[in-house]
Amino acid sequence: MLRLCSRLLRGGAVIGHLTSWSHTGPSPLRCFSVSHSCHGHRDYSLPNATWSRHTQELYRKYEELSKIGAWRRIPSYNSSVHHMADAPPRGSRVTRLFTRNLDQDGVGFEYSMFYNVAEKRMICIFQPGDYLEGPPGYTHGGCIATILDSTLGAGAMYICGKVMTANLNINYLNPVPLGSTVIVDCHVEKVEGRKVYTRGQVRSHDDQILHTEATGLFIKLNMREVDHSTD
Ligand SMILES: CCCCCCCCCCCCCCCC(=O)SCCNC(=O)CCNC(=O)[C@H](O)C(C)(C)COP(=O)(O)OP(=O)(O)OC[C@H]1O[C@@H](n2cnc3c(N)ncnc32)[C@H](O)[C@@H]1OP(=O)(O)O
Repeated sequence: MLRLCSRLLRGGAVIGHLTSWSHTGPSPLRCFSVSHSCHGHRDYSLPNATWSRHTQELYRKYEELSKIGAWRRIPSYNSSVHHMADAPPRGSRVTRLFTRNLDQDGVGFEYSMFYNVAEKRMICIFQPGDYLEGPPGYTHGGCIATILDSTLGAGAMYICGKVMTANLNINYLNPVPLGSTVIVDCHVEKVEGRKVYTRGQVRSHDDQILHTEATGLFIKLNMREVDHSTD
């Protein structure tokens, strides 16, 4: 998965598509905002029956904000290659994004991301399912790290194109109950050369509890790098 991700990122297939959205206006949104699928693949960022009332309410809030132009929903497929407009056949090898690797709704990572260009901000409405348990009844810290890394990284990608995580620092302040709804609120703080500094929080759906704080350093991949890895 890592090699695939790295190759995709270095190859520009995924991020070229993403950056073209951020720099050239709405055209790629034809692909990103289709109601339920892109290239025939399911868009997991759309609500399903396992979403709680709080998760649905937050989703609707950002969906409404999207209608007036400030935010855009980020489609989510269960394989990296499905994010590509002209994905080449991948042969018989089946890969899955770590956050979309379960076949049952509601038990793993349920989430939907929205991006605000002007604020360089990516938010993720996240509902951790029962298979993400760490301490009894609470979400595993590694899962919280994963959703933070994904949200911070997605925000960095929209600003800077191809990036990989170099450093992730997390302070776990309050445990996240399984089945609860939290908002992962991330932004790009500054860009220095190839280094993209990001910061984020995980808060309860009503903003009353600060669960987690994080910073992430992402490195823009060197365009001259050639990945000689093979499958
Ligand atoms: C958008 C919607 C979604 C759709 C999307 C579709 C799906 C698409 C998959 C996405 C899924 C998400 C996934 C999450 C993100 C991962 O999980 S990424 C996976 C985890 N990360 C890794 O495996 C990275 C492993 N590390 C590396 O490959 C290399 O170390 C790096 C990060 C590419 C950097 O290597 P490099 O290009 O050789 O850069 P290098 O010259 O060493 O350093 C450049 C600069 O950064 C600094 N630096 C490098 N590392 C560090 C560090 N750890 N600490 C501090 N400074 C550092 C250097 O000091 C240097 O600074 P300057 O000298 O320029 O001031």
